Amino acid sequence: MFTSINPYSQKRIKTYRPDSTSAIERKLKQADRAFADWSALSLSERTDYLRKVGQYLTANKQRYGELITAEMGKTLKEAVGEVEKCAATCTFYADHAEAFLADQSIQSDRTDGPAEKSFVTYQPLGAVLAIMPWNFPFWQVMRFAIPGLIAGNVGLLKHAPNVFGCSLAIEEAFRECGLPTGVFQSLLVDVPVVEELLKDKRVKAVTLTGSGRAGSSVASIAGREIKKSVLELGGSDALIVLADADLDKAAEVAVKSRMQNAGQSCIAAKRFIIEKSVKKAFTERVLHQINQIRQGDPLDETTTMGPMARLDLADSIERQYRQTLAKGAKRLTVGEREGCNVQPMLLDNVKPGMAAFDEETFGPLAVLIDAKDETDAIRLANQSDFGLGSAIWTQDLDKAERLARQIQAGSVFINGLMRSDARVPFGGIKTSGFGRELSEAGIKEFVNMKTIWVDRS
Ligand SMILES: O=CCCC(=O)O
Repeated sequence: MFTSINPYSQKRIKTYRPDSTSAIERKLKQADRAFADWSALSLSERTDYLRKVGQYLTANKQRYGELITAEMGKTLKEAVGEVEKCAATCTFYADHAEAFLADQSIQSDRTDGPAEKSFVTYQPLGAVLAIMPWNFPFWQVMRFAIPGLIAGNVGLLKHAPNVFGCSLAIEEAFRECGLPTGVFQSLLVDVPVVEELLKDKRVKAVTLTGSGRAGSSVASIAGREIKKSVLELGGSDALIVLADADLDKAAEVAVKSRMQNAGQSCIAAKRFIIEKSVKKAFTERVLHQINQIRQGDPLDETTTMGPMARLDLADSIERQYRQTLAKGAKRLTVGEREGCNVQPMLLDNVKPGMAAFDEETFGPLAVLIDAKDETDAIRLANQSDFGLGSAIWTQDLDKAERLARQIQAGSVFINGLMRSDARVPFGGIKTSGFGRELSEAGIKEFVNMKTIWVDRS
């Protein structure tokens, strides 16, 4: 049985019975059957459905927001914002899918071949298994599902057990909008079943957002089965502050980036790397921002940071904090903890070799790292196994663009908040994964890019 527990009250919300073998088989059959009909619809018929899903999410954002908050603890404001982002992404893809998936004709000068014409067409693959985490329980799912379904695929969701209510709610949203049975289904299963699903011929591809360990395991099975995979894994994003940065703005955004969602975001600014000459001034501003954070009941609108999602996650961040302190970092905040409620923490003098530098920290822990100059800052930013997002703060935009090219990451935000946005590709390099979500790149991950070459008969 799976039990979801409210992280703030520690009260049981609901217990879910795992899907039986026969229920899983029924869902796989349904997915297979649904694919035939769904993929045969025109693109505009599918986009109409997804536009409707966007409207449905907007109409139900309060109810779904409350469910997200109950299951994983983010503030209601953050939760409602998450549902709104999903709705906006439905509209984005409904507006742009036709252009993204239009046949692409290949110009030929006919000097090196006889092709009368040739073009590329984009066709869906079938059932895609989505293995998704609890930290953005609607957004992580929908940013795969919206483009994936519009492209003509069908979705099978294996969500994190602590947010199974969200998993069923997303399925409900698709159902209520009239999507045919089997186009999007939620599977209430645990990790061991994933291997069986990936081996099943009816599952054509997999997308996973989660830990490096889960990614490595899923990618190896997918590799063995010769199935396409997209992995969006962890990050230890650097936020570089150079001497000429707007320090007020940089500190405000740095703390927001690190502490939003109680620090549980793959693309949070996890390492603040600061040029020495402005370190003191920046640190004062960061502390000021941290002092503005109001913890408490995530349903209360004055609360700006909710609890962490589970006790074991709070244990992990506490371990990393203590290990980093033990290696010589300096504590700048009190950093107390009561159950899942973890106070924002700030550590100074953090260096390579310390847990908070080397590992991904998934909780409200910000760390300050000294850089001698911009070259040193880039070196430190790149001294990580991860390569998801990053940020640079400087008023010299030419310099920022030059340095951005030197950062080993899937994205660099200059003077702004690291974030995912439907209009731009999202994903990482190194152990942060491979493949891209969102934008045109995201909708093209799970399609057969088919070449059609026409010779004169
Ligand atoms: O946890 C990673 C995703 C965060 C986001 O998309 O903003």
